[in-house]
Amino acid sequence: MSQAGASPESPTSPRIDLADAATIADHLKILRQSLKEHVPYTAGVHPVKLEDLAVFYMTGQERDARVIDFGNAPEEHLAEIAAACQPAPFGVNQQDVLDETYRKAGKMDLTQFAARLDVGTSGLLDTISPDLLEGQNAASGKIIRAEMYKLNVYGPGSFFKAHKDTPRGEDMIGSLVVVFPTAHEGGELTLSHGGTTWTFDSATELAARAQAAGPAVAYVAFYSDVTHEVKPVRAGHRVTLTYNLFLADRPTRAAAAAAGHRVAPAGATGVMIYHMTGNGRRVVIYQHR
Ligand SMILES: O=C(O)CCC(=O)C(=O)O
Ligand SMILES: [Fe+2]
Repeated sequence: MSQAGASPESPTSPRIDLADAATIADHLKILRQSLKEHVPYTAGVHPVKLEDLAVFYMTGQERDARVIDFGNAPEEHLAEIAAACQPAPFGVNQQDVLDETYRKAGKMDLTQFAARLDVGTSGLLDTISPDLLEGQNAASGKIIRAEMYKLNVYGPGSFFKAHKDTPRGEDMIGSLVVVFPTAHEGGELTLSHGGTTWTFDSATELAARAQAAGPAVAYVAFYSDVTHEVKPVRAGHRVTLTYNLFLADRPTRAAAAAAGHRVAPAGATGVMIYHMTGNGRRVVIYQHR
């Protein structure tokens, strides 16, 4: 993958020069590597727990709240959450603009909803991070931090024309879109970079997943320099959570100590639970280091 700010000439894995490639296997390795380096996104379907598909939201009437289970949402519940959304704006020169010829969708801000899905505990962040960190020196100690941003509802006829996301912070490197497994047609996400366009059809990917394989969400994570577009939804509702992705420092004991946190001395035994046997022997049951 090409990485904003990182030179494509300095990949982390050792590169074999075409002139030195002796075998077909070497040529294939080069091809695979160059293809990988030039795909500026990572996408797929990720398994989640059934309870991860619930979203609580405010209807806009005082303190009334509802819950929707995107793992099993009847049309009526989808229409209700769509009605509770506000028209989604898009960013032009750091300003939010409403224009239904450019973006027709509903959105909720974080103050209006709570999603059960956690990109950390569900393993989704671990799935996307290696791809997004490719090109970073492994010793740089960088990690990806995902900050939930909005919930978007695209009913029939909704779309979002080609745009790049407005950077929200200096360390922002990209965006993550999570698509809930609701029945819909259309709403493909196209991603364009360096003259190439890719299409991620989350509706088809989710529908193709066997029921027996358990609940899942579709995801696409891409760098901030990628132009992307949501094609019109033809039927059903496409519901997404968007996240801003930041490059952050891997937490260290030194940084925690510098921030005033109490840090156990290195190598100290934290907790030990033991049991004395009849003959005076100590059997350690649990030891936390
Ligand atoms: O909902 C989506 O699929 C993408 C939304 C998007 O591109 C954005 O919010 O900037
Ligand atoms: Fe976007």
